Amino acid sequence: MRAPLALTLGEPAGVGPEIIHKAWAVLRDDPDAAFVVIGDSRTLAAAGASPLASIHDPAEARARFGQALPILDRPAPASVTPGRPDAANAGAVADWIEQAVNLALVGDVSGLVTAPIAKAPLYAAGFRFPGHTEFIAELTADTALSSSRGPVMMLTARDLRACLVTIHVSLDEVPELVTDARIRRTARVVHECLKRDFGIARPRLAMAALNPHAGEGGALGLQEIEILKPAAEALRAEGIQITDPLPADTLFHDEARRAYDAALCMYHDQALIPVKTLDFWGGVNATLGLPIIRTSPDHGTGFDIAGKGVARPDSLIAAIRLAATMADARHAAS
Ligand SMILES: NC(=O)C1=CN([C@@H]2O[C@H](COP(=O)(O)OP(=O)(O)OC[C@H]3O[C@@H](n4cnc5c(N)ncnc54)[C@H](O)[C@@H]3O)[C@@H](O)[C@H]2O)C=CC1
Ligand SMILES: NCC(=O)COP(=O)(O)O
Repeated sequence: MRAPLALTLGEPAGVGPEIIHKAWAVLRDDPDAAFVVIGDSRTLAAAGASPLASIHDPAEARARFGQALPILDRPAPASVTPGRPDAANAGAVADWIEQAVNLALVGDVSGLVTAPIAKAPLYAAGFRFPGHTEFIAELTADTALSSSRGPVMMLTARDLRACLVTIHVSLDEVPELVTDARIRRTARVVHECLKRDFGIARPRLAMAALNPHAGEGGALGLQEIEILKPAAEALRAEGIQITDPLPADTLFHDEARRAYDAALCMYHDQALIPVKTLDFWGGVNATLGLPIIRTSPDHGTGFDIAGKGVARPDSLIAAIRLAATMADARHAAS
């Protein structure tokens, strides 16, 4: 049997602690979903988690999971008030992620699920990464990988998988970052991951255009002619099934989605708007192309509702289930 998952507490003043114990209450009878929380047990208890099982080794998590919420207790230095993030806890928030990554790298956990972090207090404390995705990529950069290396951010909702060529950058910067190398690397990572982790033997990728109407023959932008289409042709020559750039406004409706297994999107909102519109509560964010599995809910810290008891755990539950499915696929293949 494979190791349990690790679940990082995330921003302690956000909805993370509440949705974690709500998710555990739903999943506790499912051994495949067993996880251990890494974070501050007092915050989790204050959010209503009960009973908690403080453990010292992830190997204890499976046996405890049905009766209590397992936690590797790593106290936050500053007191926590829901809705009010404190930069004094930022170092601990980053440490919890780093500890979970290290456990995954040595195989003590079979994957990592992250509750949301708030980027602003982390940046205020000197955190130099746009988010988990780039931070975890850096933490795993020295670990060998037999497949193409990411990170690639993939958001899933229902039958839609949307994969980002650029992630957290200003819209101004997108055109110069949409390069042949970046498109091809993203497509290779997605293609390999769909085969290995999602059991899709011949993945079909759709490429979203950058410009309106896919550039309208060059009248509305030249990137499709000069970069996207040549990249698609080169990828097909490598044996990857991918379309030429398609107008993004007609790529995400029900019928269009049946034609592909994943869409390559050129910038953040091109991917996240369809995903969150289709299923805000069930969407999942997965990081592809790393030596470890990592998923997270598609929403953020929800400070406006933190501590009110109304946060929904659906997206976190879907993230845990996806991480478990991916971990099972890798375990079966190993
Ligand atoms: N993976 C991560 O760590 C992510 C972190 N963030 C961070 O979260 C912070 C807040 O971002 P926002 O743009 O305000 O997005 P948000 O997702 O936190 O909130 C948007 C809306 O969704 C609601 N909401 C969020 N989670 C909910 C839940 N579980 N149940 C019910 N309603 C929920 C909120 O109340 C709010 O009305 C930012 O610092 C952002 O960077 C945002 C997305 C992902
Ligand atoms: N908009 C998605 C998001 O902010 C998630 O970022 P990450 O923390 O998963 O890198």
